[in-house]
Amino acid sequence: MFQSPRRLCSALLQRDASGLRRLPAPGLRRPSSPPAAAPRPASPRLLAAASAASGAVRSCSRTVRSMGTGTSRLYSALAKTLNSSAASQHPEYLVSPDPEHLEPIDPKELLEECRAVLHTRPPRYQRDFVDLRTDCSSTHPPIRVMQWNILAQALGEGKDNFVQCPVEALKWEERKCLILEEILAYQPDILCLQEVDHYFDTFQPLLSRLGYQGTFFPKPWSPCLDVEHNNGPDGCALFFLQNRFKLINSANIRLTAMTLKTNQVAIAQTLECKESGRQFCIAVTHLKARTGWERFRSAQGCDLLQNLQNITQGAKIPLIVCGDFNAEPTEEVYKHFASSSLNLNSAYKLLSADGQSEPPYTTWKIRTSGECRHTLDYIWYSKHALNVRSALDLLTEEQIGPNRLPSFNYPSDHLSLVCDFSFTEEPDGLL
Ligand SMILES: NC(=O)C1=CN([C@@H]2O[C@H](COP(=O)(O)OP(=O)(O)OC[C@H]3O[C@@H](n4cnc5c(N)ncnc54)[C@H](OP(=O)(O)O)[C@@H]3O)[C@@H](O)[C@H]2O)C=CC1
Ligand SMILES: [Mg+2]
Repeated sequence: MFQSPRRLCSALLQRDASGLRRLPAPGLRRPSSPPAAAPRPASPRLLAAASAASGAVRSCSRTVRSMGTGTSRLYSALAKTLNSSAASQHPEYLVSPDPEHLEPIDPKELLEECRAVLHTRPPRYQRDFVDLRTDCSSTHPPIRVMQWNILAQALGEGKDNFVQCPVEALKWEERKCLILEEILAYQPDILCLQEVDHYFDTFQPLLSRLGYQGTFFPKPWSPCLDVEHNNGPDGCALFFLQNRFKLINSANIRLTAMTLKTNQVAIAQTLECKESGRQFCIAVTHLKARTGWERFRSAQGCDLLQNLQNITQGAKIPLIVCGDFNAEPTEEVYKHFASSSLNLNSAYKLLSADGQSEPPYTTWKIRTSGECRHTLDYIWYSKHALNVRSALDLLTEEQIGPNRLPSFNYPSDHLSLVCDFSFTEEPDGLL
C-alpha cells in the first residue's frame, strides 16, 4: 500500500566521509515554513474520525477493562468527540464503529492533516538511510522494521521531569501528529512500540486504516495509572502490514525475573511473508528502567531469550527482537543477547566504522538529576538468517539541540530506530 522510500534507485546513493552510502530521506518532510498556497484541511478529519470510531468501539463492545481513571477518560473522550464539529459534519464515522471495517486512509492525506496541525512547529529533522548492503542478490522487497519508545503521554506530562522541555511541546493533540508523521515518513512494514498509552483511541484505529494489524499488551501495573487524567496503562504494541504478512502465531509474555512475575512485558509473533513464504519471529519488549535494577533486567532478558528459544523452535525460525532494554551495552542483559545461542547481532552496530560499536546514544534528555544520554534501544536479528540492507541514521547532537528531547520537533525522549532486512539466500543454513 505504501510507496516506500526504500525503493529509491541506486542512482540516488551517495557516499559520505565514513564510506557508507547514504540514501536521501523520503520526500515526505514537513516544509520548514508552509507554502502560502498549500491547501490545508479545514479540520483534522481523519484524526478526529479515528477518535470517534475507537470511542464507539470501546463503548459498544463491552471489552473496556476497568482501569480507574483511564476508563472514565475514555468515556469523556468519546463524549467530547461526539460533540466535536468534525464528528457532527461527518456522522458516517459514528455509525461505523468497527475500525477494522472503516475505509482505508490515504497516508498522504493523513500526513497532510498532521502537517496542518503542526504548521506552527519547526520542521522535522532530516535523517538519512545508510546503505549497508554487502550484496544486492535479494529478489524480494526488504522488511522495514521500526523500533520506538514513543514516550507515554501520562509519563511525559506527569512523571518524567523533562525539565528543559516546555509543557506545550508535550500537548497530545500535536505530539501525536509528530509521532504519526515519523511513522508515515519511514513507512515501516513492522512497528515495535513501547510506552503506548493511546492504543485504543489513536494508534489502533488509525494504523488499522493504513493497513496494519495491531496487538497491544499493557504493563500489569503501569506507572501511567498513577498520573491524574491518565489514558489507561502503557505497554508494548506491535503492528505489521497485513498485505505483506500473515500472522502464524502470537504470544503475549509477562516477563519473569528469578521466577517472579514482573511488571514488564513482551509480544512475540511469528509472521509469514506473503511474497516469499518465509517465516520469521518478531518480538517487542520494554525492560525495567533505572539504575540499581541491572540484575533484574538481566533476569528478564534471560526469560525473554528462553521464551524466544521456544517460539523459534530452537533458533530454526529467524528472529528480530526490538526493544527499549533500559540497559547500556556494558550491562549483563546486553551480553546475554549478544552471546545467546539464538545467534543474534545488534543491527545499529553496523552503522559504526568497525561494525562493532553501538551508537553513542538512542535517548537524550535533561531531568532534574541532569543530562541523561544513553544507548538503551536495540534491534537484534538472527545474523545468519537475515541481512541488514540499510539503517536510519540517528540525529546529530546539533539536530537534537541544547534542550535535548523531547522537543517541539521531536516527540519522544527516545529516537526511532529503523532497519531494512532481507533473508539470506540459504534458508536452511545455520541461524
Ligand atoms: N499498584 C501496585 O500495586 C503497583 C504499582 N506499581 C507501579 O508501577 C511503577 C513502577 O513500574 P515499573 O514498570 O517498574 O517502572 P520502571 O522503573 O520500569 O519505569 C517506568 C517508566 O519510567 C520511566 N523512567 C525511567 N527513569 C525515570 C526517572 N528517573 N524518572 C522518571 N521516569 C523514569 C521509564 O522510561 P524509559 O524506559 O524511557 O527510561 C519507564 O517507562 C510504580 O511507580 C508504581 O506506580 C508497581 C508495582 C505494584
Ligand atoms: Mg520513558
